[in-house]
Amino acid sequence: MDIIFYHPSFNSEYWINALRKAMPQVNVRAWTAGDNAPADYALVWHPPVEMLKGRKLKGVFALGAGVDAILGQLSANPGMLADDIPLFRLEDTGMGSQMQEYAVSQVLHWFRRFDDYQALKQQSRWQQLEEYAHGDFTVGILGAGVLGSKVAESLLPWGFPVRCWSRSRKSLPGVQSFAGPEELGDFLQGTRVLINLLPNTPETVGLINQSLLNQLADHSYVMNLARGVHVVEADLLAALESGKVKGAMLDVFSREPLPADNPLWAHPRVAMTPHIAAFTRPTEAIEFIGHTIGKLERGETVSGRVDRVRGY
Ligand SMILES: NC(=O)c1ccc[n+]([C@@H]2O[C@H](COP(=O)([O-])OP(=O)(O)OC[C@H]3O[C@@H](n4cnc5c(N)ncnc54)[C@H](O)[C@@H]3O)[C@@H](O)[C@H]2O)c1
Ligand SMILES: O=C(O)[C@H](O)CO
Repeated sequence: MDIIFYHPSFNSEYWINALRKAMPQVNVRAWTAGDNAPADYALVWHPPVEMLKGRKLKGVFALGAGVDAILGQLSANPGMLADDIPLFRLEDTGMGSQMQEYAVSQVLHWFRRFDDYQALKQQSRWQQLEEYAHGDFTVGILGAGVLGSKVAESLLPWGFPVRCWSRSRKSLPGVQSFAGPEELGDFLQGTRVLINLLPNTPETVGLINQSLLNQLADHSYVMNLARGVHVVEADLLAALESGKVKGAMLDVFSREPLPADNPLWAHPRVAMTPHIAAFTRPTEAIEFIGHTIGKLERGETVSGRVDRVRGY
């Protein structure tokens, strides 16, 4: 069996060695331009079109959870990957716990008013503020999939009401589930902290706009851990200015790196991280890929296959 590997920024040597150690019976090589030798599987992130075009592969693995970039390449380059070649994505593989760390720490930061105390510090003011009540701090998670459900689970022990919104009804203990466009309004009403963990699809682009933000509880918070295209940045800035949104924590942006002249940089109630909420963990990723390839080779059903029409 032959596997080809391509990632624009990962340490290929490290990954190739780890893959060879995990799957000693497999020939693994880093793909380079002009390599047209046969391969059974491709492990890729932002692959050059020529890497995949015309290849007869048993499967392609995206080296991340979000597959919007590769699906965008496919739509821009018809024939880059034959329709009958299954595309897989990474499900959790160490990203769930990272998302939990990020979300819990930020919700607690806001709930304990550390943002307000930091502002008082800037004014050298010693002042104790009224505490928030857990019951007034409902957390609403857009997207209750692999990562969204992990985040929901991690927030419950802290006493916050937690709800989620997804395409179909979810059964997550302790989490109120809302499903489909018809229930989005009910999901938003009373939500104080909005956490976005949706995939980037034609249906979800620009979802977090003025209309949606206006339906949140007053003095709400927005945490975007998914893709920048979900947020209409001008609408978020307007909601921050009006006070409807009290604070934002953004890990992803419409353009990355975020251009220096973007007003989000300077906004006092916007905190930012440079797309670091959850990294692909090599050990867990390679275990998931090896396990999935083994099941594919045995003709067994597998998890993580991307629905190219649905977009995730
Ligand atoms: N910032 C980061 O570092 C980072 C890291 C990993 C993943 N991500 C992002 O997180 C996203 C989610 O990852 P995941 O593994 O949980 O995905 P997933 O496919 O397991 O879950 C997606 C969820 O979104 C819901 N959904 C999709 N389309 C919808 C629609 N139109 N209406 C309502 N709900 C809809 C689905 O029902 C599902 O609950 C990824 O697509 C990626 O963009 C970001
Ligand atoms: O989707 C993912 O896995 C992360 O956002 C890395 O791009």
